[in-house]
Amino acid sequence: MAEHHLDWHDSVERTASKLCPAVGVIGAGSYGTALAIHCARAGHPTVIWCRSQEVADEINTQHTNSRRLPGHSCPKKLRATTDLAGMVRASTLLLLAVPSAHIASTAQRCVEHLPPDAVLVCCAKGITTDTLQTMEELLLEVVPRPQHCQLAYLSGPSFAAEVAAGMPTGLTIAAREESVAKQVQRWLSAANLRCYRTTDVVGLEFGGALKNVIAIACGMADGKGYGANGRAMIITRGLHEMTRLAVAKGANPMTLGGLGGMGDLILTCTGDASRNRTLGYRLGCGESMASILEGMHGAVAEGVATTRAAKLLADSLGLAVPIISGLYTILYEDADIDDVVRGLLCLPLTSELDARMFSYEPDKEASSQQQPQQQAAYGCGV
Ligand SMILES: NC(=O)c1ccc[n+]([C@@H]2O[C@H](COP(=O)([O-])OP(=O)(O)OC[C@H]3O[C@@H](n4cnc5c(N)ncnc54)[C@H](O)[C@@H]3O)[C@@H](O)[C@H]2O)c1
Ligand SMILES: O=P(O)(O)OC[C@H](O)CO
Repeated sequence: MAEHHLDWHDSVERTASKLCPAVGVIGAGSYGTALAIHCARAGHPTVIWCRSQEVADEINTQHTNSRRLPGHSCPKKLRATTDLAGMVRASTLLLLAVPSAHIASTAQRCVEHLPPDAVLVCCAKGITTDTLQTMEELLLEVVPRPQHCQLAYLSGPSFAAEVAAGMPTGLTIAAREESVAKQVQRWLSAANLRCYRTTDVVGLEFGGALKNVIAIACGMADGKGYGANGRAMIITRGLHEMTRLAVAKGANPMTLGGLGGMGDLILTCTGDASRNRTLGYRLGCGESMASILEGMHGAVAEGVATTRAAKLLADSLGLAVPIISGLYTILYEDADIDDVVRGLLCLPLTSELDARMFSYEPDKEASSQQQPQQQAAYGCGV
């Protein structure tokens, strides 16, 4: 991919105060590598932690990460290490960019080395499958109390390859403390990458996690050849389900209309570079999950596990999320895609405008109007 990064002097005036003293990127998957390239290019002294010595050596000597980010080169000043503790101790801004399944164990390894004034920014998009926790809920258990206000979350529409290529990108940073979000926003923003900020951590996290689920459904519909109308319906009604779940957990519904919600949903549902969309597409074409995962060589499609977590969470909250529940039956109960779609299309007819997008209300009444087999498959009609 060609490099498109804009000159710093074009539109963003770089001052010493916007430079972070030391950035540590935890994880050398495609996203961690792309963020490290971005930070190094922005002028921050940047180190990336790799689990494998081989990957660290390649970044330090060849200035590439050919396995996770083929076709891109890293700035020569980007340094890679396998010494996690040493890197964490020396960092002011830490970007935690491992898949959500490894966030808790990786954060645990960092905790005793975290400088008191460091900000730890979680960049993963997922919900845990066992405890149904967001990354914030996980990290609040792992990171000791005095450091709580130093946690932040990064999300938004951003394919790693485009970030690495310096293409124009918009992201959102969330932190409970606005001052923390503001500091991270200033550090990460650049001529080609514009960060917004919010204190709605829950909304940002649910947007990032749930868009992967809807992207699998969208890809599947495209693989099946259901057409552009069907894709638009899945994106729009998928956003409705995402919003209801997020609101039930305390989010501001407007956040789901932002970069971390609708923005990332559009990107992931329509961009062919999406691993979640591609996985769904290939399932829709009839390929088996095992064969698709094997071909991904360890790259993560978070939406598979998140589909299960979101379905269980919706059940526990008494919420009907028909698209998510329908996808769950396909991925986990071997349901037939056409049967699920037929079931979705004949759910009870409802009004499109739904006050339940703005305040949490379980769907008990609606479920009593439904056919038993529909209730079993999808919950109630929405
Ligand atoms: N790739 C993107 O375009 C992109 C964009 C935005 C957000 N994200 C999010 O970033 C997170 C990381 O995804 P990615 O795309 O960088 O990963 P990836 O698919 O490129 O690679 C997975 C990585 O997980 C690492 N890993 C495996 N087991 C591990 C363990 N036990 N501990 C720590 N790391 C382990 C592997 O070394 C590998 O580098 C995900 O939550 C993803 O949704 C990715
Ligand atoms: O490739 P995906 O589907 O994991 O999506 C990557 C990012 O989350 C897009 O913002």
